[in-house]
Amino acid sequence: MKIIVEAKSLSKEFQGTTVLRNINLTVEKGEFIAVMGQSGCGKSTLLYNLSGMDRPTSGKIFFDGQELQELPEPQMSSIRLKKMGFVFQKANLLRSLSVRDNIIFPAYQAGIFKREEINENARRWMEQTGILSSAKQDVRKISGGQQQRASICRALMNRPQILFADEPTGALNSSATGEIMDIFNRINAEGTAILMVTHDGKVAARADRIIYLEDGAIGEELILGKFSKDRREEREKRAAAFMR
Ligand SMILES: Nc1ncnc2c1ncn2[C@@H]1O[C@H](COP(=O)(O)OP(=O)(O)OP(=O)(O)O)[C@@H](O)[C@H]1O
Repeated sequence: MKIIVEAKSLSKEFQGTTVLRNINLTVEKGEFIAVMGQSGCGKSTLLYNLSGMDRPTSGKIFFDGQELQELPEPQMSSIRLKKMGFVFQKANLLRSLSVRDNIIFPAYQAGIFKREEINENARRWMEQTGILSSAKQDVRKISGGQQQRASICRALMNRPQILFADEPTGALNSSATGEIMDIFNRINAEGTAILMVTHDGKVAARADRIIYLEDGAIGEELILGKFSKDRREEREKRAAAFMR
């Protein structure tokens, strides 16, 4: 299986305090990993380091076989823009733009696709995530769940190899959470790897693998297998048991 992201002996300190300790982790093509653990255990720091948004104190991160720390910042930014997608707890949409314009913005920045392809990709993602009818709306006038759908569309416009998601459902109610996770499972089934930080055991149960961070190190790992509807209940039970 092709490895997309690999961390080798990754450690991270902030002002002499160790936050990540000797993490070894691989994310394979099409894999869906959830990272869980107590508040402050280093989940977001792990996501930032794996995606090149921050640099490790020691150890190495490889993206698609390329060592990230060796790249100058402009090249790293280009990889983030063109090969990675990001979704955060807050959708962080540009308030002065419509839903559609927010979604197509990074695609124009990346310059990978022609104008017609960008328009078609945006239409397809908005349709798939159920926000096509809101395309022309002011982002301030749509719900939090719809804003998050728009941020997912935006993250997918350059066809990333991996989607990094930091508490993507943290600000949503349970029905919006379920809908967003259905979208994640569909995106993942189409081949995009996902690395998602979450506090929510039910959300984590949608992944193939749950990694549990304990004081900055990988503590336990739970393999859930590929998402399939008939096994969802069983996996949610196992994840809930794992969380106790
Ligand atoms: N830029 C930074 N400078 C200094 N300390 C930091 C920085 N970023 C994170 N930390 C510290 O590193 C530790 C881990 O933070 P991190 O945000 O990765 O944890 P987390 O597991 O994602 O927490 P939460 O679940 O509360 O979001 C915390 O003690 C935090 O204060």
